Amino acid sequence: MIQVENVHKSFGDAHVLKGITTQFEQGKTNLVIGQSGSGKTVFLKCLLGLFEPEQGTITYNGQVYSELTINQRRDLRQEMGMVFQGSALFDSMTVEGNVMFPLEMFTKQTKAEMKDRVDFVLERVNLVDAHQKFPSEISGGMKKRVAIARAIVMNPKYLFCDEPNSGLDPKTAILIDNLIQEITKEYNITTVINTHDMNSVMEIGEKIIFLKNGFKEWEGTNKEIFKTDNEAVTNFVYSSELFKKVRQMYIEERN
Ligand SMILES: Nc1ncnc2c1ncn2[C@@H]1O[C@H](COP(=O)(O)OP(=O)(O)OP(=O)(O)O)[C@@H](O)[C@H]1O
Repeated sequence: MIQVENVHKSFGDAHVLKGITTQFEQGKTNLVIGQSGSGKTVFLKCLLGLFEPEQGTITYNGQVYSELTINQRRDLRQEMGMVFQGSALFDSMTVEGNVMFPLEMFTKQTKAEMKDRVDFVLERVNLVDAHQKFPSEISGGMKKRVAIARAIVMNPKYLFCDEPNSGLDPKTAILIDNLIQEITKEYNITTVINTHDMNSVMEIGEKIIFLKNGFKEWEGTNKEIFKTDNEAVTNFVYSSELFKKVRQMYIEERN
């Protein structure tokens, strides 16, 4: 579980995060949504420990980040997996090399142990024949699977994903969403996903926080987001006619 308490982050005069308080539970897919510039990436970087808030606390399974020593922070960092926007694979390495990289960097496992673990996670993301391929030789959806395999290879307690669906067709996007949700449940990970994808909100938004101008404007589940009267949320989520109709149908069905 991650608990966020009154987090503020500024850059010079720009006050980007303005007192965010929320919590993200283990085994759940937690989504952060909001317009461009609302502070989602800055917030995710705070959760990753890349930015330190000037006020407020972030607590990981009871460990308050600001109270940790450098060594404890390094250990915590190794419990975090990250899926970057655009996958961020190393082009000069094979799929296997990309996934093995964190093990080589941070563990003392033998080559055989690392190979076993890489085989296991690649199989888990349904990539069995791609070990020796280079990123340029595989599709965008496969790259995301490699990025997910790399993010979970160290058996993380926390998984952060920045726009995991960007650049994917809708069907592949849903498969990737489902894969992240399955892995989150299977390994009881605390997962936080930044997304613009309204399909993700509807499908896997077990907990959603909506940021607006650096404030947490709303939070709830994908079921609650259908019913909310919060104008900022409905204007953002139901900006398309299609989603307006979906919402209307959902509400009528329940009345
Ligand atoms: N390192 C930085 N230095 C100064 N300002 C920054 C820095 N990083 C982000 N900002 C500012 O913080 C604000 C929020 O940016 P952020 O990238 O978090 O938005 P976002 O919600 O992730 O947007 P998008 O959906 O477009 O990715 C922006 O005004 C941005 O210019």
